[in-house]
Amino acid sequence: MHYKSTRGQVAGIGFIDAILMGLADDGGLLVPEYIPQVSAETLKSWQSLSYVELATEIFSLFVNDEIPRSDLEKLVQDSYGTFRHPEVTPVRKLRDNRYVMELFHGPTFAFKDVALQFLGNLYAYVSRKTGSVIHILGATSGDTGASAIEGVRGKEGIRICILHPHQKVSKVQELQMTTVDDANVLNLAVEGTFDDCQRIIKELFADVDFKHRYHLRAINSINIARILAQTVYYFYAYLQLAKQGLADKLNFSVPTGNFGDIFAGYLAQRMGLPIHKLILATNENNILERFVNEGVYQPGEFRGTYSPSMDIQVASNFERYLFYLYGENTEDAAALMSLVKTEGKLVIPDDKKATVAADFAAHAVENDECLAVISQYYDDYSYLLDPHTACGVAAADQLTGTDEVTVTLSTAHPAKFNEAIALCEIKQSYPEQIEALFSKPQHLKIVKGTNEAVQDELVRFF
Ligand SMILES: N[C@@H](CCOP(=O)(O)O)C(=O)O
Repeated sequence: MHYKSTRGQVAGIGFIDAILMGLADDGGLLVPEYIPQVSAETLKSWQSLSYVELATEIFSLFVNDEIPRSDLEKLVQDSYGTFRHPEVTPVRKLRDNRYVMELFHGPTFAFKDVALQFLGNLYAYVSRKTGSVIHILGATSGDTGASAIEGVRGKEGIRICILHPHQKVSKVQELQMTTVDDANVLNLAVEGTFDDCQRIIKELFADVDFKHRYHLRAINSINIARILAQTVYYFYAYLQLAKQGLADKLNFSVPTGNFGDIFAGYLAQRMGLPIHKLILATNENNILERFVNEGVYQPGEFRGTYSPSMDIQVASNFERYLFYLYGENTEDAAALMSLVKTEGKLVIPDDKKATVAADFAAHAVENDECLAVISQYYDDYSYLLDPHTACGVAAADQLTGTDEVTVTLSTAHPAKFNEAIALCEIKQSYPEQIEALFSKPQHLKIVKGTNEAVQDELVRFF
């Protein structure tokens, strides 16, 4: 398998180089040169596989022989051996036809661990094998940062710098990142929003001289490894429900801000996974919902919500979807993305709107609705949803037909977002790993939201 850019100037690169490149050197995003197909027979033969075995099968479609099978098996085993649940991403029933897939049993209690435990180990492996310098630069609205840090803290040959928007992540998210005292970790609290953090890192990655001089590597979902690892749990959930005869009309409802997690579902579907509906759930930062329902992609005003990890206006994976929407036409994808920069928006024609409507259904959840859903599911079904998952469940409740089964991706543990849970007058107890964070000293530096300010810190650190 080789990888190519959505903007057409980078092609024919292998898996390891794609991982190391992160953002394509032409400013686009890397995608596989073709989408591997999984037949109905293969899918059936995967039914009895464990999560680790399934992940190994799926990764091997994208890695080829660049990583020997035995090394790949060990990487996968090590990555999911850190999860607290033997099934890694168990599927639980909430009520009739409604399920959640719990993606929060990894070290930092968020779905990001599923891909970032793997990517952290992969970086360490590549660094050992090829002697590559791994200097990670990432941006977070709260979950990716902690998870990426956890994936590489203390690892030899790797340094990591994470930008988060100062005081715009939850208290637990902030503590998870900033109480880490390993010398290879730097936390920058940026005065601005997550979009500022993401813009800065994307511009620094797009400065190819700077990127190469400082060996910058990506852990955000611009890195194709993130997307590939996240496709696995769609297959896993499908197979668990298929065994029970519940997968004939199976929907996934996905809370999303950066379009990475739902893009992984889209890719799984294009690989042949029979997904009935992909439901896209946003909070009040609803650019993606407006795109699906109105065909207009236009960043709006930033809104602070109870689900801060989705407080995003500019969704970094959107370009990957545009690329497929326009039949893998690199010129169209590049031209449309540049319209967002020059005109502040892009509008798609009616035929494309129809395709988007066939690919996704979407619902934007307001702050009050999010809290109401948390309270309702706690009172009626004794299940405590985190506010991001609550957005997914709200969208599922709006958009699921009576003859359909819907799995909502439960992206984080509620203990990470007690600000919202407390407003619902629910008292939760913290897992001991989270409780322990409150007594540890924090390490972070507050910086201005400019490329120069961040660049200065990076030059000192790397
Ligand atoms: N919601 C994310 C934002 C970054 O997204 P990513 O999927 O590109 O890493 C977060 O919690 O940091």
